[in-house]
Amino acid sequence: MRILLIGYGKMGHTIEHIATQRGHEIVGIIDVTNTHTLNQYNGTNVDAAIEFTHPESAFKNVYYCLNNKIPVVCGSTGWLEHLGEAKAICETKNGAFFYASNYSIGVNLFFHFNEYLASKMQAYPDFKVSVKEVHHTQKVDKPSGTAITTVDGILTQYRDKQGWILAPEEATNKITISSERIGNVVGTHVVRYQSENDTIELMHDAHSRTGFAEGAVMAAEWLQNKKGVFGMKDMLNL
Ligand SMILES: NC(=O)C1=CN([C@@H]2O[C@H](COP(=O)(O)OP(=O)(O)OC[C@H]3O[C@@H](n4cnc5c(N)ncnc54)[C@H](OP(=O)(O)O)[C@@H]3O)[C@@H](O)[C@H]2O)C=CC1
Ligand SMILES: O=C(O)C1=N[C@H](C(=O)O)C[C@H](O)C1
Repeated sequence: MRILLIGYGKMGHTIEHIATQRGHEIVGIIDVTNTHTLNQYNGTNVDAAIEFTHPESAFKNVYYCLNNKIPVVCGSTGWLEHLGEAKAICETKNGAFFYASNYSIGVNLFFHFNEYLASKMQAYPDFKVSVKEVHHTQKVDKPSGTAITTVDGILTQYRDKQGWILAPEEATNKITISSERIGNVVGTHVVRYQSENDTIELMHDAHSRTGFAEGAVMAAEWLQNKKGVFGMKDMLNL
Protein backbone atom coordinates (compact mmCIF):
# COMPACT_ATOMS: atom_id res chain seq x y z
CA MET A 1 0.00 0.00 0.00
CA ARG A 2 1.19 3.55 -0.75
CA ILE A 3 0.91 5.46 2.54
CA LEU A 4 1.09 9.22 3.04
CA LEU A 5 2.19 10.14 6.57
CA ILE A 6 0.73 13.42 7.83
CA GLY A 7 2.57 14.34 11.03
CA TYR A 8 6.10 13.18 11.71
CA GLY A 9 6.45 13.42 15.46
CA LYS A 10 6.45 10.59 18.02
CA MET A 11 3.58 8.75 16.31
CA GLY A 12 4.62 9.54 12.73
CA HIS A 13 8.05 7.97 13.31
CA THR A 14 6.58 4.86 14.98
CA ILE A 15 4.01 4.43 12.19
CA GLU A 16 6.74 4.75 9.54
CA HIS A 17 8.61 1.89 11.22
CA ILE A 18 5.57 -0.40 11.56
CA ALA A 19 4.22 0.35 8.06
CA THR A 20 7.60 -0.40 6.46
CA GLN A 21 7.88 -3.63 8.48
CA ARG A 22 4.45 -4.67 7.15
CA GLY A 23 5.65 -4.15 3.56
CA HIS A 24 4.06 -0.77 2.82
CA GLU A 25 5.66 2.12 0.95
CA ILE A 26 5.77 5.59 2.53
CA VAL A 27 5.17 7.84 -0.50
CA GLY A 28 5.30 11.13 1.38
CA ILE A 29 5.85 12.66 4.81
CA ILE A 30 4.09 15.93 5.67
CA ASP A 31 5.24 17.87 8.70
CA VAL A 32 4.48 21.35 9.98
CA THR A 33 7.37 22.80 7.93
CA ASN A 34 6.09 21.51 4.56
CA THR A 35 2.28 21.40 4.84
CA HIS A 36 2.04 23.25 1.48
CA THR A 37 3.33 20.11 -0.26
CA LEU A 38 0.19 18.21 0.76
CA ASN A 39 -1.33 19.46 -2.53
CA GLN A 40 0.97 17.09 -4.48
CA TYR A 41 -1.05 14.13 -3.24
CA ASN A 42 -4.43 12.72 -4.23
CA GLY A 43 -6.27 9.43 -4.63
CA THR A 44 -4.24 8.51 -7.73
CA ASN A 45 -0.84 8.45 -5.99
CA VAL A 46 -1.82 7.54 -2.41
CA ASP A 47 -3.79 4.52 -1.11
CA ALA A 48 -4.21 5.88 2.43
CA ALA A 49 -3.12 8.84 4.54
CA ILE A 50 -2.36 8.35 8.23
CA GLU A 51 -2.80 11.60 10.15
CA PHE A 52 -1.31 12.16 13.63
CA THR A 53 -0.60 15.86 14.08
CA HIS A 54 -2.16 18.41 16.40
CA PRO A 55 -5.66 19.52 17.51
CA GLU A 56 -5.27 22.73 15.45
CA SER A 57 -4.38 21.00 12.17
CA ALA A 58 -6.23 17.66 12.20
CA PHE A 59 -9.49 18.84 10.67
CA LYS A 60 -7.75 20.76 7.85
CA ASN A 61 -5.70 17.68 6.95
CA VAL A 62 -8.69 15.31 7.06
CA TYR A 63 -10.69 17.82 4.98
CA TYR A 64 -7.93 17.91 2.35
CA CYS A 65 -7.79 14.11 2.11
CA LEU A 66 -11.56 13.67 1.81
CA ASN A 67 -11.73 16.38 -0.86
CA ASN A 68 -8.94 14.73 -2.83
CA LYS A 69 -10.17 11.13 -2.70
CA ILE A 70 -7.51 9.94 -0.24
CA PRO A 71 -8.82 7.39 2.30
CA VAL A 72 -7.74 8.80 5.66
CA VAL A 73 -6.99 7.26 9.06
CA CYS A 74 -6.85 9.97 11.71
CA GLY A 75 -5.57 9.58 15.26
CA SER A 76 -5.16 13.21 16.31
CA THR A 77 -7.12 14.08 19.44
CA GLY A 78 -8.47 17.35 20.80
CA TRP A 79 -10.54 18.36 17.72
CA LEU A 80 -13.87 16.66 18.57
CA GLU A 81 -15.79 19.89 17.85
CA HIS A 82 -15.14 19.33 14.10
CA LEU A 83 -15.56 15.54 14.01
CA GLY A 84 -19.23 15.73 12.99
CA GLU A 85 -18.32 18.04 10.10
CA ALA A 86 -15.56 15.67 8.94
CA LYS A 87 -18.00 12.74 8.97
CA ALA A 88 -20.53 14.76 6.95
CA ILE A 89 -17.88 15.69 4.34
CA CYS A 90 -16.92 12.03 4.07
CA GLU A 91 -20.54 11.07 3.33
CA THR A 92 -20.98 13.94 0.82
CA LYS A 93 -17.77 13.09 -1.03
CA ASN A 94 -18.37 9.32 -0.86
CA GLY A 95 -14.97 9.03 0.81
CA ALA A 96 -13.37 6.76 3.40
CA PHE A 97 -12.62 8.07 6.90
CA PHE A 98 -11.42 6.09 9.93
CA TYR A 99 -11.24 7.79 13.29
CA ALA A 100 -10.24 6.48 16.73
CA SER A 101 -9.15 8.30 19.86
CA ASN A 102 -6.98 5.25 20.50
CA TYR A 103 -5.79 2.63 17.96
CA SER A 104 -4.39 0.14 20.48
CA ILE A 105 -6.20 -3.22 20.47
CA GLY A 106 -5.74 -3.39 24.25
CA VAL A 107 -7.44 -0.03 24.80
CA ASN A 108 -10.34 -1.08 22.60
CA LEU A 109 -10.79 -4.21 24.73
CA PHE A 110 -10.60 -1.88 27.77
CA PHE A 111 -13.42 0.22 26.17
CA HIS A 112 -15.48 -2.96 25.75
CA PHE A 113 -15.00 -4.08 29.37
CA ASN A 114 -15.57 -0.51 30.55
CA GLU A 115 -19.10 -0.52 29.10
CA TYR A 116 -19.79 -3.97 30.54
CA LEU A 117 -18.55 -2.90 34.00
CA ALA A 118 -20.65 0.28 33.82
CA SER A 119 -23.73 -1.77 32.88
CA LYS A 120 -23.31 -3.69 36.16
CA MET A 121 -22.18 -0.80 38.38
CA GLN A 122 -24.99 1.63 37.49
CA ALA A 123 -27.30 -0.39 39.77
CA TYR A 124 -25.05 0.44 42.77
CA PRO A 125 -25.11 4.20 43.36
CA ASP A 126 -22.91 3.87 46.48
CA PHE A 127 -19.99 3.42 44.08
CA LYS A 128 -18.90 6.77 42.67
CA VAL A 129 -17.41 6.50 39.18
CA SER A 130 -14.44 8.59 37.97
CA VAL A 131 -11.78 8.41 35.24
CA LYS A 132 -8.07 9.21 35.48
CA GLU A 133 -5.55 9.60 32.66
CA VAL A 134 -1.79 10.10 32.86
CA HIS A 135 0.37 11.18 29.88
CA HIS A 136 3.78 12.68 29.06
CA THR A 137 4.37 16.38 29.60
CA GLN A 138 4.44 17.19 25.84
CA LYS A 139 0.76 16.32 25.40
CA VAL A 140 -1.16 19.47 24.40
CA ASP A 141 -4.80 18.40 24.90
CA LYS A 142 -6.54 17.70 28.17
CA PRO A 143 -8.33 15.45 28.94
CA SER A 144 -7.04 12.78 26.56
CA GLY A 145 -9.27 11.62 23.71
CA THR A 146 -9.19 8.14 25.23
CA ALA A 147 -10.51 9.45 28.57
CA ILE A 148 -13.39 11.16 26.72
CA THR A 149 -14.24 7.94 24.83
CA THR A 150 -14.09 6.07 28.16
CA VAL A 151 -16.57 8.51 29.69
CA ASP A 152 -18.83 8.19 26.63
CA GLY A 153 -18.87 4.42 27.22
CA ILE A 154 -19.87 4.88 30.87
CA LEU A 155 -22.56 7.40 29.90
CA THR A 156 -24.30 4.83 27.66
CA GLN A 157 -25.15 3.03 30.94
CA TYR A 158 -25.60 5.97 33.35
CA ARG A 159 -28.75 7.75 32.16
CA ASP A 160 -28.67 10.29 35.03
CA LYS A 161 -25.25 11.71 34.01
CA GLN A 162 -24.31 13.97 31.11
CA GLY A 163 -20.76 14.69 30.03
CA TRP A 164 -17.57 15.12 32.03
CA ILE A 165 -15.85 17.71 34.18
CA LEU A 166 -12.12 18.15 34.79
CA ALA A 167 -10.91 17.62 38.38
CA PRO A 168 -10.63 19.27 40.83
CA GLU A 169 -14.09 20.53 39.82
CA GLU A 170 -17.00 18.20 40.47
CA ALA A 171 -20.70 18.06 39.52
CA THR A 172 -23.18 15.38 40.58
CA ASN A 173 -24.52 14.92 37.02
CA LYS A 174 -21.05 14.70 35.38
CA ILE A 175 -18.20 12.20 35.46
CA THR A 176 -14.98 13.62 36.85
CA ILE A 177 -11.79 13.15 34.78
CA SER A 178 -8.41 13.71 36.45
CA SER A 179 -5.56 14.50 34.04
CA GLU A 180 -1.92 14.25 35.07
CA ARG A 181 1.15 15.09 32.98
CA ILE A 182 4.27 13.24 34.17
CA GLY A 183 7.64 12.70 32.44
CA ASN A 184 7.46 10.35 29.44
CA VAL A 185 4.35 8.37 30.43
CA VAL A 186 3.00 6.90 27.15
CA GLY A 187 -0.63 6.71 28.29
CA THR A 188 -2.44 5.28 31.32
CA HIS A 189 -6.20 5.24 31.79
CA VAL A 190 -8.07 4.13 34.91
CA VAL A 191 -11.79 3.82 35.58
CA ARG A 192 -12.48 3.80 39.29
CA TYR A 193 -15.65 2.90 41.22
CA GLN A 194 -15.24 3.91 44.83
CA SER A 195 -17.58 3.30 47.75
CA GLU A 196 -17.02 3.94 51.42
CA ASN A 197 -16.07 0.27 51.86
CA ASP A 198 -14.03 -0.60 48.78
CA THR A 199 -12.66 0.31 45.33
CA ILE A 200 -12.93 -1.40 41.94
CA GLU A 201 -10.57 -0.32 39.15
CA LEU A 202 -10.15 -1.10 35.43
CA MET A 203 -6.80 0.03 34.03
CA HIS A 204 -4.98 0.18 30.71
CA ASP A 205 -1.30 1.09 30.68
CA ALA A 206 0.49 1.49 27.33
CA HIS A 207 4.13 0.34 27.50
CA SER A 208 5.12 1.97 24.18
CA ARG A 209 3.57 3.61 21.09
CA THR A 210 3.84 0.39 19.06
CA GLY A 211 0.28 -0.69 19.86
CA PHE A 212 -1.15 2.64 18.63
CA ALA A 213 0.94 2.49 15.43
CA GLU A 214 0.09 -1.14 14.66
CA GLY A 215 -3.62 -0.40 15.09
CA ALA A 216 -3.41 2.66 12.81
CA VAL A 217 -1.62 0.74 10.03
CA MET A 218 -4.11 -2.14 10.39
CA ALA A 219 -6.93 0.42 10.06
CA ALA A 220 -5.39 1.78 6.83
CA GLU A 221 -5.15 -1.77 5.45
CA TRP A 222 -8.75 -2.54 6.50
CA LEU A 223 -10.05 0.72 4.95
CA GLN A 224 -8.93 -0.22 1.42
CA ASN A 225 -11.88 -0.44 -1.01
CA LYS A 226 -14.36 0.74 1.66
CA LYS A 227 -16.53 3.88 1.60
CA GLY A 228 -17.92 5.55 4.71
CA VAL A 229 -17.02 6.49 8.27
CA PHE A 230 -15.51 3.79 10.46
CA GLY A 231 -13.98 3.20 13.88
CA MET A 232 -12.29 0.45 15.85
CA LYS A 233 -15.61 -1.24 16.77
CA ASP A 234 -16.18 -1.82 13.04
CA MET A 235 -12.69 -3.21 12.43
CA LEU A 236 -12.53 -5.41 15.53
CA ASN A 237 -16.20 -6.46 15.56
CA LEU A 238 -16.39 -5.45 19.23
N1 LIG B 1 -5.42 7.78 18.39
C1 LIG B 1 -4.31 7.25 18.95
O1 LIG B 1 -4.16 6.02 19.08
C2 LIG B 1 -3.22 8.17 19.38
C3 LIG B 1 -3.38 9.51 19.21
N2 LIG B 1 -2.36 10.37 19.48
C4 LIG B 1 -2.59 11.75 19.11
O2 LIG B 1 -1.86 11.99 17.90
C5 LIG B 1 -1.42 13.34 17.85
C6 LIG B 1 0.09 13.38 17.60
O3 LIG B 1 0.75 12.75 18.68
P1 LIG B 1 2.35 12.69 18.73
O4 LIG B 1 2.89 12.10 17.50
O5 LIG B 1 2.67 12.10 20.05
O6 LIG B 1 2.68 14.26 18.77
P2 LIG B 1 4.06 14.97 18.35
O7 LIG B 1 3.97 16.35 18.88
O8 LIG B 1 5.21 14.12 18.70
O9 LIG B 1 3.96 15.01 16.76
C7 LIG B 1 3.05 15.81 16.06
C8 LIG B 1 3.68 16.11 14.75
O10 LIG B 1 2.77 16.77 13.89
C9 LIG B 1 3.42 17.89 13.34
N3 LIG B 1 2.43 18.87 12.92
C10 LIG B 1 1.88 19.88 13.63
N4 LIG B 1 1.02 20.55 12.86
C11 LIG B 1 1.03 19.94 11.63
C12 LIG B 1 0.38 20.18 10.39
N5 LIG B 1 -0.42 21.22 10.22
N6 LIG B 1 0.63 19.32 9.37
C13 LIG B 1 1.49 18.30 9.50
N7 LIG B 1 2.16 18.06 10.64
C14 LIG B 1 1.92 18.87 11.69
C15 LIG B 1 4.36 18.37 14.43
O11 LIG B 1 5.40 19.18 13.90
P3 LIG B 1 6.29 20.08 14.94
O12 LIG B 1 6.99 19.09 15.81
O13 LIG B 1 7.20 20.81 14.05
O14 LIG B 1 5.31 20.94 15.68
C16 LIG B 1 4.89 17.04 14.92
O15 LIG B 1 5.93 16.55 14.13
C17 LIG B 1 -1.88 13.96 19.15
O16 LIG B 1 -3.13 14.60 18.93
C18 LIG B 1 -2.09 12.77 20.09
O17 LIG B 1 -3.03 13.02 21.09
C19 LIG B 1 -1.17 9.93 19.97
C20 LIG B 1 -0.97 8.61 20.21
C21 LIG B 1 -1.99 7.62 19.93
O1 LIG C 1 -0.95 12.20 23.08
C1 LIG C 1 -0.72 11.01 23.32
O2 LIG C 1 0.42 10.59 23.55
C2 LIG C 1 -1.86 10.07 23.29
N1 LIG C 1 -3.01 10.52 22.90
C3 LIG C 1 -4.21 9.78 22.73
C4 LIG C 1 -5.31 10.36 23.59
O3 LIG C 1 -5.42 11.58 23.72
O4 LIG C 1 -6.13 9.59 24.10
C5 LIG C 1 -4.02 8.30 22.84
C6 LIG C 1 -2.92 7.84 23.76
O5 LIG C 1 -3.38 7.82 25.06
C7 LIG C 1 -1.64 8.65 23.63
